[in-house]
Amino acid sequence: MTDKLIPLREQIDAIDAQILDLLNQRAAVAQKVGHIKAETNAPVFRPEREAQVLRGVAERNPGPMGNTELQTIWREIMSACRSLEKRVTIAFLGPAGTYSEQAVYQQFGTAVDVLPCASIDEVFRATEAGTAEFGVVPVENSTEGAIGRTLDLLLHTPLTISGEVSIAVRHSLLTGTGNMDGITAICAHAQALAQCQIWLNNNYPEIERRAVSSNAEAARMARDDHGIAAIAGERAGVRYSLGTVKANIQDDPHNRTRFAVIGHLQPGPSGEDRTSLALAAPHKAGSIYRLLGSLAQHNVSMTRFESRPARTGTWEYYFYVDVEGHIENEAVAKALDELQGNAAFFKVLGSYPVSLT
Ligand SMILES: C=C(O[C@@H]1C=C(C(=O)O)C=C[C@H]1O)C(=O)O
Repeated sequence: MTDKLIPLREQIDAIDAQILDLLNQRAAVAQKVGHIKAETNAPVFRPEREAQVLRGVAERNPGPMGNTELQTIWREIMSACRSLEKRVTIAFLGPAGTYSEQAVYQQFGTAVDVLPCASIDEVFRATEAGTAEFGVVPVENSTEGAIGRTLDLLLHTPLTISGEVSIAVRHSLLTGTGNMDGITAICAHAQALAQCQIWLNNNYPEIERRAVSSNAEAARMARDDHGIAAIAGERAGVRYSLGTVKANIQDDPHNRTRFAVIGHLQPGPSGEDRTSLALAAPHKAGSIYRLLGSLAQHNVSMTRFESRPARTGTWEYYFYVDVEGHIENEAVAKALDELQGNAAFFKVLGSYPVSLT
């Protein structure tokens, strides 16, 4: 049995030697790219290029490896190559172990420096001030809807959206012991409690539910106090050495959260892009109809339409609209030009590559 493995392992060793050599060749080229960027003061992170590389990997993949697995590997390869040019710092809604942190690594790979922030406001502040080159903030959840604070802050920030990340949100019930003996409270972020409420009503209706600042904070509390259970991702469970009472307790099995990458960078077209806008319609009959009519006339597809009170007390609303295509695409540019002329408020929040998942 072991004899049969020996030649195969020798083959793997020889292939690994080639991979190692090729990876270092790739890294050396990336370093040259880095020198040219440094001379011209050009941005190191180019999301449109990285999106093209990742799509190219899937298109050329003959198997047997799966596209998702290969893209995960390539994400890390690019992260490592990019870090040889310059290591970027990414602010996110902390603490460590949150889905926001997972979104950071899904977009940038792990060869980055992270800056956990206590609030969404702080992520914007750190990125605006340049303490971090980019920030990652939640925008919407498929069960609970928009993250209002992010939408409010996007209205007036000088930052633009340079990417989107979609994460499957899976909640587990976690405790220090791995069982529910002696548990008097279940702690989680209010959003997570809401996303698991049917399961909690069916299984632990008598236990108090307590909203805390994040699921990771709940996990930290559960580690320190064995009377507390946390709802959090398995990632937080591992970080805080908790046992899983029950995995996948979210009411919607397709529960996802979408994050925006914010920064000073405006990516060029990648071939498959989305443009996010914030609009306000004038107080006139048919004004929203006219605004959206510009998109229809130029054949620009809308993928999201969300309204949010303007908080002026006058029943005015801001509309958050996502359309397919990049702002530099002719049809999108024409439609937005026309739309801007009919809007009481108009802001392009960003044009960026469509996420892979
Ligand atoms: C090497 C480059 O820099 C970065 C690294 C990339 C890579 O490793 O493929 C791609 C884009 C950039 O984020 C580049 O711009 O081509």
